Amino acid sequence: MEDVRAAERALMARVPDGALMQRAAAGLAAACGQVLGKVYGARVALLVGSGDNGGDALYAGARLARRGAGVTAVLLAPERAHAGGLAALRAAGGRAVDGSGPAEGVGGGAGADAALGVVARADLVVDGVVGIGGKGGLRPRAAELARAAEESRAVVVAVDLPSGVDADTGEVRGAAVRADVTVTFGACKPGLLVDPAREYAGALRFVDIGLGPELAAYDPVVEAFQYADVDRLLPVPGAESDKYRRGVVGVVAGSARYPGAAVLAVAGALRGGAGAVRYVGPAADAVLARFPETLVSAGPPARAGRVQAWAAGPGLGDDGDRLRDVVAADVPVLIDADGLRLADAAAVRKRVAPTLLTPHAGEAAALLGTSREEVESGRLEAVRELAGRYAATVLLKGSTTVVAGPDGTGAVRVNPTGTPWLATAGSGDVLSGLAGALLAAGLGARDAGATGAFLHGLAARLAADGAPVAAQDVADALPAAWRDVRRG
Ligand SMILES: NC(=O)C1=CN([C@@H]2O[C@H](COP(=O)(O)OP(=O)(O)OC[C@H]3O[C@@H](n4cnc5c(N)ncnc54)[C@H](O)[C@@H]3O)[C@@H](O)[C@H]2O)[C@@H](O)CC1
Ligand SMILES: Nc1ncnc2c1ncn2[C@@H]1O[C@H](COP(=O)(O)OP(=O)(O)O)[C@@H](O)[C@H]1O
Ligand SMILES: [K+]
Repeated sequence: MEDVRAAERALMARVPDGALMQRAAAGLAAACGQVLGKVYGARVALLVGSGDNGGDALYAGARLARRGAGVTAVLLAPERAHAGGLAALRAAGGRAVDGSGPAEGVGGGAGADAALGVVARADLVVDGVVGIGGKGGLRPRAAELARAAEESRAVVVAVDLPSGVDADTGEVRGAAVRADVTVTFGACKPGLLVDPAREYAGALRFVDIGLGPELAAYDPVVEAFQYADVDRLLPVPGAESDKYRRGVVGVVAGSARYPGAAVLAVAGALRGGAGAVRYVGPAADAVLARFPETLVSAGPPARAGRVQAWAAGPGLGDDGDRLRDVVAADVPVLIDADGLRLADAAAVRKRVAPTLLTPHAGEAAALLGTSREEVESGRLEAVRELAGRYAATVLLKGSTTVVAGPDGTGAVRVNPTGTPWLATAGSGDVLSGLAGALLAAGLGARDAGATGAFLHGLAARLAADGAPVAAQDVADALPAAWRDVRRG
């Protein structure tokens, strides 16, 4: 968050005192009004910590009180609550109670734990406990109030980010607020885009407080592709194209035991924009039965004929020889699944052409010598670490798919599409073929990974539409996803 803080400091030097907080509070109050529908007569509880995050909540509370809401601030640290915000709230007819804990008694005068009562009766709870100044999970008292908010029927709106989550990494190492909506200011914090924190944030609302020009001086730490970014990268054939110019992708997947992985990887590859798909391996019959347009070859990859990229690994079993050939090739290579286990790290590092590794959390954990849980709780760190170790681009799959470039610099791409229905056997094989075809069509490894993940996630959403899907359905929906992107 250093970049956001520095941009705020720079902007604050240019605008009147308190102007940024007023912009933030106005956006926050407007979002709360929309969530409530009717502000007049609504019961609003503000959870207010000791910093400016609490200040935002208090000023927004004042605006809601002026529109007729009954607003009560629960002050977690009454002596350190934002003085201006508290005065504004009181002037607007709101009130405040001491929320620091039942042992200290109350300022609101309504029994030993008035604060919990205020939260329990609220229609809307505004979480202003901590923002980007927070360290670690919620302290016990704040955690107790957050739990009460979760158990109440109130809608929970987090100010800037759900208190307790890490704004930089998306980690949630202790108790945290579970929000229905998060209203974030100036810049979308990286953590808000990445699980597990993303889960806690609910729906995201962005409020522009004018940081844009100041932030432009900093490179983003993470970025999320939008439709237009993907549209720009899709390899669309021109009038002069032929199948070779569009690119040939080689698929090295499947085994006698897992022929299906080959079929699914080819299914993805055929929808990836390359001109032809070459399959190399023992599942050629199964592949041809489903996709007669595939060029198959029985020998080793090195003798299969020219390709512009390889996608290798799904269902490969223990066939290290086929993988070695691919790693030694001088064209871009995607390595997935069994291939990740078989690949020699030193040989991967030595490659000159781009390499894209596509592990899920379990495979990433095995490569890093850590646990799956550790990878899932800190995806950004895990993907950067792997990319550094292998000097390769890494696409880490999962509930949030993230893509990091080989040199550790540049933003990590966070995929905004997808659905938990995608967690179905073989869907990763489809992604391998798809991203491999994008490499063959000429996209760089980071672009192929991010574009592939975007289309794959979008296809899954279109195919699932609220019901279970199989991996083949995802592959079948890729053309629809493609069209969706091209139409914007
Ligand atoms: N700086 C600016 O220009 C702007 C800042 N804004 C708001 O200000 C926030 C940042 O404010 P601050 O820097 O004052 O910091 P915060 O309000 O995020 O939190 C810092 C305070 O919380 C306490 N704290 C830290 N970790 C805690 C934990 N785990 N449990 C309980 N208390 C904890 C600290 O002791 C400190 O007093 C932003 O998130 C945003 O909401 C907005 O008003 C927009 C403008
Ligand atoms: N909870 C989830 N939410 C969204 N997508 C998920 C979730 N779990 C898995 N996925 C996606 O599903 C695919 C599964 O791939 P993978 O783990 O390689 O499975 P397989 O090896 O069976 O093909 C990946 O694209 C991954 O990002
Ligand atoms: K907050």
